[in-house]
Amino acid sequence: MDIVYIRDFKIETVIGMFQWERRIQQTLSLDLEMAWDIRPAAATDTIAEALDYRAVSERLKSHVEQAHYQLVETLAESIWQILREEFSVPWCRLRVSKPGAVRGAKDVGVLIERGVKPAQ
Ligand SMILES: Nc1nc2c(c(=O)[nH]1)N=C([C@H](O)[C@@H](O)CO)CN2
Repeated sequence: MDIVYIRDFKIETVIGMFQWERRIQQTLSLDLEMAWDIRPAAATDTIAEALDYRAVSERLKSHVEQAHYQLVETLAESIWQILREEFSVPWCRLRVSKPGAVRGAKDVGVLIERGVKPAQ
């Protein structure tokens, strides 16, 4: 199984369950691994056969910036829905990190795996 990935993708948004969090922008970091067979793209050297990480990044940035959820869980599930429905990603591993949210911890958040891993 091949992977197309996006690492430490920082996006600013309103997120959090506390009132003070509803009034500020916070920076989230996304680490994303998406299953994708890269051989057709490699064989033809065409972006049409590839999972375009730039297109995925732009779509996710726009979504995260306008989605003002309380929980990182809700955001993570909404991202998986976009990957599945709009980019036909069969499987992903996604970490949503919220740096500085807990004193003493570098970051906190959720790590999810969704979908079915292709055999090859
Ligand atoms: N499992 C979660 N726990 C917490 C979340 C969350 O989104 N998922 N959020 C908060 C607060 O918003 C926190 O980030 C502010 O310090 C607390 N716990």
